[in-house]
Amino acid sequence: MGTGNRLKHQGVPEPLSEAHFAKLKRKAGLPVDDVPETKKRKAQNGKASGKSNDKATGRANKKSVGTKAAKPLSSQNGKLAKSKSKKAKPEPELDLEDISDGVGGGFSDEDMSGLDEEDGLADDFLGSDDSVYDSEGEGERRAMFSEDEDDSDGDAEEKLTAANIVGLSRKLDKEIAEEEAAAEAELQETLQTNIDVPHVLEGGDEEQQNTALLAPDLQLLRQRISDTIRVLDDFANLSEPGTSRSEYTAQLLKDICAYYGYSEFLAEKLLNLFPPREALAFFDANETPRPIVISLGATPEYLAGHYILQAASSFLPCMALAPQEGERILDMASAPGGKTTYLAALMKNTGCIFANDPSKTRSRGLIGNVHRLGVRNVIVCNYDARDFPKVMGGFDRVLLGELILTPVLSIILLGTEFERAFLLQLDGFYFMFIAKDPSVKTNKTEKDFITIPHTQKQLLLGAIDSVNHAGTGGYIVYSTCSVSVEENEMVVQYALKKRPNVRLVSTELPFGKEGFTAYQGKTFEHTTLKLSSRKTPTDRGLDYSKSLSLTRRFVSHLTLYSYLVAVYGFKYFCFALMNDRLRWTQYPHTLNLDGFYVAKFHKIGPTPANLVKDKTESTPRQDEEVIDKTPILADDKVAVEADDFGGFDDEEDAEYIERAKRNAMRKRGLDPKALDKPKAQDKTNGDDSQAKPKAKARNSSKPKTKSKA
Ligand SMILES: C[S@@+](CC[C@H](N)C(=O)[O-])C[C@H]1O[C@@H](n2cnc3c(N)ncnc32)[C@H](O)[C@@H]1O
Repeated sequence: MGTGNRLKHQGVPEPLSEAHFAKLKRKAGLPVDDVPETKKRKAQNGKASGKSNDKATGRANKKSVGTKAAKPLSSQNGKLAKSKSKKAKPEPELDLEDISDGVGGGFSDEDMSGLDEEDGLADDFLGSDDSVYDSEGEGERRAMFSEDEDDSDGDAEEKLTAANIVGLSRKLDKEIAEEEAAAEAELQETLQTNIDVPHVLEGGDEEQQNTALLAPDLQLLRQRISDTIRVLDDFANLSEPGTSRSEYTAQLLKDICAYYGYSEFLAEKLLNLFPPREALAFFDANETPRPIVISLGATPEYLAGHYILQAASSFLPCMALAPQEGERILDMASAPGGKTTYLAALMKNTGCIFANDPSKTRSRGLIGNVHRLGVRNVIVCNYDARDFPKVMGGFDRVLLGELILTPVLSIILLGTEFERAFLLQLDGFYFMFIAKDPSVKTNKTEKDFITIPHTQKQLLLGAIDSVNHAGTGGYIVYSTCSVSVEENEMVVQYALKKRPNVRLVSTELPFGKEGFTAYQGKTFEHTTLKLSSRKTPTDRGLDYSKSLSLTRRFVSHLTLYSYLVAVYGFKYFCFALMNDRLRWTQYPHTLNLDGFYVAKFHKIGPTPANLVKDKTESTPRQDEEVIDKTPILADDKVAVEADDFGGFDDEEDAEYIERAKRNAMRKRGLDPKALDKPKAQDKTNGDDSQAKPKAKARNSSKPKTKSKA
């Protein structure tokens, strides 16, 4: 490496120190003037500290200017680095500033001598030490300048001066930027040409089929999914000639199953629910882990009943039901009691809530929550809610909350994850991570999509038949934690058909999207629309006309935990943990949220007897007999004798008792006709002739209040 190159890259070396000359002279046996030690040390320190640091920075700057593949300094200058590291001294570097200032950078004499010693160089300080710098200089030079410039090496050296180096640097930068822009443009052009009409459809040839059997390349799959969706978005322009939309859809379905690991059945269900692009976002959202939620289920305040953890999907149906103080409410599937306790709060602990759940195990959690929160207006019972109309009726309002019998679609949508989380929290977990249950992706079958909605249909009819249309309410709220049309609109549609005495009304919730009025080419019949012309006194001016669009599809925010905080044991308020994300009109894939659905019915009259007896409306269960338990009240023209206790009617009571006995027998699998037989027995042994009056006497002496039911 010539001096020019070295100058160019490292700047002008510093003048050698007096000490250095003295050393050399000593070696040569010449007389030496004493150099004060302090001065020497000062000189060394000065170079090693401030100056060399500055230079290191400058050098780095210089190397980064227009250098595409500059090697790290240490590897470029092996010997120098080695020698320096041995002495543990800062790297002596040269910088642009030094050059432009016309001040040479350089090495301390100690550095130089060290090098000399190590490399066995001649003592002659004028001797060439080029070997130290050559490789670095050449390497740098090649990296910094183009080949053309290399050819005119001499010119470059001449041209590169302290004055123009900044300019040259800029020029180099500009050239590189231009090159990069050209390369990018070329790449875009190539991409454009290649993907204008994406080739995404798999052929049927053997080779392709074999390839399909191999482990999928996820990146390619992803690309193909995106391309297919692009084609479906703009089929007229982007599809290959002679292909049909269904071919692309089939390809997309196949790829989604392979990429996300869904069964074809479930993937198809979800694909049908959304436009392709939205469906993709939905699948992606289900892959995204839900936020970590800090458990607040074991704090002293929690245990003292000052709050309960609630998901939006829990309290919105309660708000839709809008229970009034003093009313009689049925929560059909209530464990562990999130909604029940909130209903109780809304009713200010008045009236009466029948909190039903067939699971006795789960009811323990329900009872625990009821006690913990100081709820005093709840009666817990354990029935299959389909049986409820036979057990009891006359409720002002009935809530049929989400009913996850087995993990179905809703689990994928994570609607039930809150429930799981909720239970976990009750179990005292401090931290938890809401994760998905991936098995759902593959183990859901057509059967699940039939049996669950079927049960929900039966339950909804039961809910309707348990409501008193003539009381202060007459409302039924049906809600699910699912986006599945089968569990939502189709169930509602079914109930509207089977029970013309109910109509949909607004949920009065200011959020959510309208429920579907059509799905996969099928329009949901506007049964309620036909009825809306027949205004009855119980219509109360409600708007029944919009039918299924009155139902609401929602999302709940899993991080939007709401807390029902009780003050003095029972006064709640709700707040959002992350309220900046409080949005309710989208689906899970838009905000990492979960889907749910709410429909509100109003019962405008008793269920017609012929419909109640229609056994085709439910699965033939052994003791199936739907009984509308709507209470027979004064406004239904049942004579009620007034007395001191508000009116008794022994005859009516006897009728009720008789009916209850029959139902009880049916429940036990016995034939209720057996009840008629004792009469014959009476005749034979005559025992009951005495027992009966006794029972009668007992009945008449008992002060019975006329309850609402
Ligand atoms: C998701 S949980 C309900 C959560 C509750 N609504 C709350 O807010 O805390 C579903 C409940 O439905 C109950 N269930 C299942 N089948 C039922 C049926 N046929 N009748 C009534 N409840 C049922 C389950 O035992 C379960 O406790």
